[in-house]
Amino acid sequence: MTTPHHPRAGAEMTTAIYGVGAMGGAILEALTADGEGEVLAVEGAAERAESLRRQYADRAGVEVVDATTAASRADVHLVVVKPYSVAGLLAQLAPSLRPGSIVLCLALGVSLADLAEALPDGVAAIRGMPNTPARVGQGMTVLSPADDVTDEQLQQVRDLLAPTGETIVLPESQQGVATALSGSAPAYFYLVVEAMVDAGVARGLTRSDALALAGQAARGAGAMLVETGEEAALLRAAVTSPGGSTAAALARLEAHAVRHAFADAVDACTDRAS
Ligand SMILES: NC(=O)C1=CN([C@@H]2O[C@H](COP(=O)(O)OP(=O)(O)OC[C@H]3O[C@@H](n4cnc5c(N)ncnc54)[C@H](O)[C@@H]3O)[C@@H](O)[C@H]2O)C=CC1
Ligand SMILES: O=C(O)[C@@H]1CCC=N1
Repeated sequence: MTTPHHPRAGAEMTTAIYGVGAMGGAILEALTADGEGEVLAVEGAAERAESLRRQYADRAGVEVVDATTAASRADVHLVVVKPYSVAGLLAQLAPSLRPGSIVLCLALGVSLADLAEALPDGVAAIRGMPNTPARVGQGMTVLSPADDVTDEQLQQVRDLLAPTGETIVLPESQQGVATALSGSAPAYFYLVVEAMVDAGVARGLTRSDALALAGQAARGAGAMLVETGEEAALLRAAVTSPGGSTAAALARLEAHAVRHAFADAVDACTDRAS
């Protein structure tokens, strides 16, 4: 089940974010949007760390620190480095992590078994898959806790992530397919909008007008899906007048095997992400 946004129950907790790139930066922005909460940002690239220091200079709760400092001070550790950097980072953190602290690893393909091997006893491990709309509070994070994670610890993490959007708990075996429908999925919609904008420009629209139209259609369609809870097929039918323009467009998309393309893409993503 997904959760609605909770108030910031985790405000008194200290959170560390390791890796403040596209995904970690999106989470950092969301967690600090209300000016509350203490976040320790750990960024391996010196230039990026310096720019974060400047960006967050006025935010009392945000500090850019080194990995060992964050490991000893934080209650919840969000690991958002590239998958190949996770093992090295966890080896660095492990000696300083406090018992009872929580490590949420958001890197593609890093399993709970990998985390159990890398983390000391008494540290709770959760595997997760976020997506970049977290940056504007519209993300989704798929959580798979290790067996020994308590309900309270899981709830702490869900409350912590509330400013980034929704959370959902799924078995680890579904992390791959969940990545295909969530973690990677914003890119599919951006690709569709990109193609629509190009086609609109070819038909004489300015690029900014084309983006305004296609972007708002994407936002409106997304909001309708989430707010009505109706099947996509029903909402699509309601747009499709008999003999009308939408039917003409959809027939072309079907002729280009768009459904097959998405099914194939979801398969490829699931295989890569499992
Ligand atoms: N970008 C996305 O849409 C999503 C990414 N993810 C996961 O998030 C992780 C990061 O991906 P991106 O943000 O796209 O990559 P990125 O390359 O934009 O960011 C990674 C950041 O980690 C920093 N870094 C590398 N080693 C470090 C270390 N030892 N300590 C601290 N910082 C270090 C890098 O300098 C960089 O700023 C990946 O594991 C990816 O699978 C998950 C879901 C969505
Ligand atoms: O493409 C990737 O590997 C990452 C994980 C999901 C989204 N971006």
